[in-house]
Amino acid sequence: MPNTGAEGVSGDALQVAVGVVRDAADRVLIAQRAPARHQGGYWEFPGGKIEPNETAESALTRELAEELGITVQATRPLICVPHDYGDRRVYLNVLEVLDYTGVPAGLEEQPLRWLTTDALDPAAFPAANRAIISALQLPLHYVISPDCTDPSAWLAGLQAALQRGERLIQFRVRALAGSDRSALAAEALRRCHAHGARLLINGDAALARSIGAEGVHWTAAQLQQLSRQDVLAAGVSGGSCHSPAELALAESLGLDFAVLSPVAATRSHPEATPLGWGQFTQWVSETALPVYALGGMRPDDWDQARAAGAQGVAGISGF
Ligand SMILES: Nc1nc2c([nH]c(=O)n2[C@H]2C[C@H](O)[C@@H](COP(=O)(O)OP(=O)(O)OP(=O)(O)O)O2)c(=O)[nH]1
Ligand SMILES: [Mg+2]
Repeated sequence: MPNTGAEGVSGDALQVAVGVVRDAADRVLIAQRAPARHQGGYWEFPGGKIEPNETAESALTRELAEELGITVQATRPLICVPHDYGDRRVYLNVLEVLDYTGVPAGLEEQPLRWLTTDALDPAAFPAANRAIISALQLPLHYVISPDCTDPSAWLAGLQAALQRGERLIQFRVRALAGSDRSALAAEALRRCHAHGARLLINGDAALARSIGAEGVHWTAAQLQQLSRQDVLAAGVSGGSCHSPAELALAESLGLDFAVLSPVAATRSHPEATPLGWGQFTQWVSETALPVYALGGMRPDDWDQARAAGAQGVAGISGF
């Protein structure tokens, strides 16, 4: 992991290790911060400051033993969140606890609750946690549809993706227009909902609104023109980014996640210079947003993507 402990990329930000602990029903554990503490009264994911000679994982292991009485056995990075509270800058290194022994208890008298990820309300948490909650509610795969010349073949492709378990789909159809396009989007949404999947419409907030889709995927060009109001009104917002400046813009506009490309060489954009995982990791470490890796990805690259700081992988392949 590139950005833990003393190596933190955020200069003098306070490095914090934060853990997502689950129970057998897949609910996550939250604790309430005592009123007198920084961000007191809000709910948090358990964790605490990383000491100088610790990694995020060793700090989390110590903190969860102290605060909850459990022994962490295995973790996986979820997201890193730089955030400036005005009175303090923090860099949250959020790890999913994959395995632990013991039964969590509030050893510091902190109230505990177990919630499904759907029930996590950002308003109950410190502001930096909005990105953590987004990351927990987003899947490992973001499927971008191919363009459509044959609606029935296109719908068969969507159906196969949904049956494979894909839960976040981007409708990116440019070859159709007017009622043909909106009818296809409406049918795509119906099928997504039948599988508990969410549909985002590429570049077309009006179409998203008219069919009741979950949200919009904004193009990089649209991000330059958007207001925070547009983003709020859109529901779930994703955006296409190719640089640190675009990631910073997406974050300041309040998007829920970004897609950063091209990570590897792709046939669809042969002219673009691939970022490679090193550059990708560096840029992602500086944004609070969950970021999908796009460009030359295969669905089973998510493991490598996670290790590079990504939320997961996006792509058309396998659709
Ligand atoms: N543990 C945790 N800290 C969070 C979360 N979100 C968030 O903004 N923070 C901030 C609040 C604090 O400024 C900082 C954590 O520092 P802390 O002082 O609570 O750490 P600690 O557990 O080592 O506390 P202490 O022993 O010093 O009392 O990170 C979260 O979900 N969990
Ligand atoms: Mg703590």
